[in-house]
Amino acid sequence: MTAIVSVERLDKSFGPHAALREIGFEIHAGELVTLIGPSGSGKSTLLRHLIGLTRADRRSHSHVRVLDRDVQHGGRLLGASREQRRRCGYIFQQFNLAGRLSVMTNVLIGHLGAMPRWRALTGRFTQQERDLALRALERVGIVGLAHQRANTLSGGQMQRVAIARALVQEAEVIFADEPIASLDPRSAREVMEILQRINREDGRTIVVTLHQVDVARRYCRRAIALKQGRLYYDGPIAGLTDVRLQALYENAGLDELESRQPDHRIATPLHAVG
Ligand SMILES: Nc1ncnc2c1ncn2[C@@H]1O[C@H](COP(=O)(O)OP(=O)(O)OP(=O)(O)O)[C@@H](O)[C@H]1O
Repeated sequence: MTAIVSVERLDKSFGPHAALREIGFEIHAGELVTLIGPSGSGKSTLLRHLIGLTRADRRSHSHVRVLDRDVQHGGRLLGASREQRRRCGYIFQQFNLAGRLSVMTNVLIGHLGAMPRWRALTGRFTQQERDLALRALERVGIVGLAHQRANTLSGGQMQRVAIARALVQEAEVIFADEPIASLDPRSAREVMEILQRINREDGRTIVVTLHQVDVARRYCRRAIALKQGRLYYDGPIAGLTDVRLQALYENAGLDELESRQPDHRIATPLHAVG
């Protein structure tokens, strides 16, 4: 099976604090994998290593590969080619849209990497490219907002624009860092449903960090769980039993346990994740 993401012996420290220790795993084509764990366990730091925004410790033997190319090796970042960047899509909690531009233009920005350089510089798009963007907006259910400015949208709508942009980009792997953290429960559900659908229908590989265990259980088949910077669990989401989850979150504060409740009410930690 093709490894889309491969991580070996990843160590990362911030000063004296060990944020990641000896992390290793592979993610294969077509998987929808969630990175979960308590606040501060290293989920976002790990994701940032995968996308080349953070480098591992210099003296480590760490190795990160994405789509058959080295992202970093031994703490040295290796610059991604234009082609490599085109093949990876990113969705962040804070949407990362150009607020003053229209929804349509934001989506078309996803296509820049596939355009001839001279035309990308002029920012002129063909009718065919516009149709591609409209089809992507249709798939995420907001084609009616194509000509609205991005900064007038709700959080859920903005996240759909970010997904449509990744679709137009024809990204083979999508990295999503807490894509639903700022959304209300209904929008969060809708965004996760869209991610699940494009994973199932297009076979795109998706790696998503999540705070809510119930959401991870509903939409993801595999979980990679971190605890205090170490790999705590890697396997089918069904294998993350209540007992394992309780151990994973056992030092978590009340706020965090509450946020893991589907409806934000807390009973006991065990029920909170059941
Ligand atoms: N730039 C940084 N400088 C110093 N420490 C950092 C930096 N980034 C992360 N850390 C520390 O590394 C650890 C892991 O942080 P990270 O944000 O990856 O955790 P997380 O699991 O994503 O948390 P959350 O769920 O709260 O977002 C934390 O202790 C955090 O304080």
